[in-house]
Amino acid sequence: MTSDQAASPFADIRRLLTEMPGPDGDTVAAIRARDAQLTKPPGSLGRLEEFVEWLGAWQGKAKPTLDRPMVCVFAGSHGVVERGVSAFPAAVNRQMLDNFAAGGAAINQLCAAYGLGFRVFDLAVDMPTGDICSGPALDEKGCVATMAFGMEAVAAGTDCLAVGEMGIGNTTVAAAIYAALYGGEAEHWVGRGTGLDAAGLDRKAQAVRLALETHKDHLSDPLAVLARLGGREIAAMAGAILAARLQRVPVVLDGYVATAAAAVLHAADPHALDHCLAGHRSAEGAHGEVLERLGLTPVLSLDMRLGEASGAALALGLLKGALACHRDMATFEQAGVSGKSAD
Ligand SMILES: Cc1cc2ncn([C@H]3O[C@H](COP(=O)(O)O)[C@@H](O)[C@H]3O)c2cc1C
Ligand SMILES: O=C(O)c1cccnc1
Repeated sequence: MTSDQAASPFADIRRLLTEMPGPDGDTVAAIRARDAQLTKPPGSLGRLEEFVEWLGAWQGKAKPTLDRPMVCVFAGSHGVVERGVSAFPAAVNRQMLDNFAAGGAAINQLCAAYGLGFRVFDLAVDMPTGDICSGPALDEKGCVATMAFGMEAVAAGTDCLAVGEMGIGNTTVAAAIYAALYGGEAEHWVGRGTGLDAAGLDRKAQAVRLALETHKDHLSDPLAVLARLGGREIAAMAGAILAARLQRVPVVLDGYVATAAAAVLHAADPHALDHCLAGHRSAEGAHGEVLERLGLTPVLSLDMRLGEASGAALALGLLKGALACHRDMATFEQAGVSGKSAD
């Protein structure tokens, strides 16, 4: 490490990226051994079997749990909204925080339906970050402090974390992050978000183009991309995903916006998302391509484009089903069911 890097506000984040634990292979072997005894044809639960192995490998538990799953929604506010890049006004951020608190949002119903814990992180939604077209969203110190705040999401006892967001305008900043990390034209990365019309989509592409031009000399470091083009909820999600890894807590990612936080970590270290599952593929156009670049196969693909961790919460419901089968099914011996005939 050069002395420059050591002095950077990102030095601690870079160090944590070198300290990430790997999956526990012994627990995977134990889970497979039990799976082979359950009253079903081998492999017949398809990816559900893989999900249980994934939970166990990261939790380090041969009997994985989903007793304390936690859905975290990170809320931020974006200066770039002034450029007409969203179909909704920034005032919706505070109003939706009130709605989350009152139990009226989609994510409240999904958490109630599946028995998931729910926490909202208000990252100063009444104080928008800078317009990424004219300057950085956050300075590097602010970015690191916000990542550290996001690390608080991983409370003791949490056995799986779902990350999602609320932040009018944040599909624009996510598109800017992808364009910075992967190249390509702004048009390729922008979608209709909350429901932009054609003129709005043009303004959105123009904003992404301008942002990349403004920051073009500083985009080789993924963490600088996060600070300059992201925002508080994106930085906090990156911190939460990293903290979960360090504590061996598996993570379920939400859609297009949450995946932008993950993509920054992946660009910093290609193994940084080994503990992550993509909850769903969002209807926001380029999400499928991003997931492919990250090597993630989404659990669900339901044409959803809400955010709020809604896709991740649905996937967690499905993980609960997968785990219940693995944990509670009878074995062939217990049930007196005949095993597979000899070939
Ligand atoms: C009422 C309402 C609830 C939402 N919940 C999530 N989002 C989603 O839409 C926003 C991103 O889209 P864009 O970049 O087009 O603004 C984020 O807040 C995201 O979480 C919502 C948006 C609205 C309007
Ligand atoms: O997929 C997402 O994360 C998304 C899509 C549209 C609007 N807000 C979020």
